[in-house]
Amino acid sequence: MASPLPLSAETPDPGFAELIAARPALSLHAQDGLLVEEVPLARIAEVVGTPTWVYSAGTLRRRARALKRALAEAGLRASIHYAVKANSNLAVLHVLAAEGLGADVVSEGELRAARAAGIPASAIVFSGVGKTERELRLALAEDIAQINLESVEEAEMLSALAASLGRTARVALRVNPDVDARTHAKITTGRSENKFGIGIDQAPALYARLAIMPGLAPVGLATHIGSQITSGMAAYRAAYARLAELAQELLARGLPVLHIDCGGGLGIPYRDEPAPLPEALAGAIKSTIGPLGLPVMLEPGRWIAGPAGVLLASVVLQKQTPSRRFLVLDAAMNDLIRPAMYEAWHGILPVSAAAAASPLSPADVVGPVCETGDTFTRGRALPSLHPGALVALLDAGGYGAVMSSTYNMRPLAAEVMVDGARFAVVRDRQSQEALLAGQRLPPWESD
Ligand SMILES: Cc1ncc(COP(=O)(O)O)c(C=O)c1O
Ligand SMILES: N[C@@H](CCCC[NH3+])C(=O)O
Repeated sequence: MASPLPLSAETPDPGFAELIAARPALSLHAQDGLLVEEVPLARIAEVVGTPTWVYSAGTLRRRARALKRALAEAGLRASIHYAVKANSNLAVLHVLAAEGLGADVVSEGELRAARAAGIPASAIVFSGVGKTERELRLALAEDIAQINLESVEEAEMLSALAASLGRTARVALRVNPDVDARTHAKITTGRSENKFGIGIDQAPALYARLAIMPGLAPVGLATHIGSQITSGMAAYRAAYARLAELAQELLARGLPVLHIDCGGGLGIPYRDEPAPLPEALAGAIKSTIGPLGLPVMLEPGRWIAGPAGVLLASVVLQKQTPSRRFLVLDAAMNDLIRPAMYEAWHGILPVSAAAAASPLSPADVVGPVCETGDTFTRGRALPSLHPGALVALLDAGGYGAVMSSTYNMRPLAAEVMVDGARFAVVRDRQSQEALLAGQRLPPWESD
């Protein structure tokens, strides 16, 4: 059984000071309250309104650099392909492109976004279990670095397409190593019963076929065993050791294996989970794939983007029932769906320094959407907060805005990038609101 993302309900909440200390972009100023880098969140709320996603460029850069450093210090020849699905905002992609990161994309939209942000096609990998012909055509036209194949059916489809276009697609074979990453069942991907990849037993024969199929040039192996992995390096080591063994077998048969794509999955401490360090991941790669002497690729998403964002919201009202205190926010499950979808835990901090220092009592923090599941947390120790008070939901930079919807006809929240003492709106809400307000009934039949 995969363990759920949050720790058990008995684990005490980390205090405000601990939550802030673990997140270098956040600080609490006696006058301005909670700051992201040097910008008070209250100022952003004043200018842009709420709910609003707020990203820290500094945190994105720091994390990209920390990952690069860990891989280099382990002596690995490695390239990082940021998993765009975690946060595809163009401003985020621009920051990471400037850090020299490539991209891992899973759709036409993500491929176009990565290119628009200046990521060269030669640094783009296309993953996913169901790429459409249209998407494969685009990938071929752009001549991206690599297409990760997940099935024989997909290999046949791409081979026919590439050959008909007179192109050769560089392909890696995504292998399902059948290891348990011990993460939430909804986001584990490396078990044999999951839809992803090709079984390791079928891989040698298929890889040999790839080498003779028209329009295809196999360049390596890939894997991705799951997301939000915080259970240590054992699952990674097991998966990579299987891949290394397979690579050796293929090389011994004279087949070309130029590199290994190690996927993503490195988890972050949303609450007080043990924080896996990039150094540990680099060590796991070095001890398993290292002896092959091949370059490696990484596809991290959450580890880079997650801690670089908060969701800023206002309290609509505080509602007391005979048994519970509810803080109703203007943010909801349509904005941040992770708690409803995975019972995920996000830190929640009052923005005002005075409120943060007030006495705490249990509160359920909910959104206004008409579903009981629209609950960010239950029984969280929080101060009394009045209508209009601001709160920040932490670690919302990854799988936050990208998973939001307009359910209940709520416009998508704005997005803001902070860089030092400056901030800019990088997606506005007004255009969304105008879109919703501008909808008209089509003419009736009798008009
Ligand atoms: C193929 C692939 N690569 C990379 C990622 C990024 O994962 P994470 O954000 O956990 O690093 C995912 C998502 O789980 C994925 O499916
Ligand atoms: N969306 C998930 C992770 C899935 C990762 C993509 N394969 C989350 O918020 O945790």
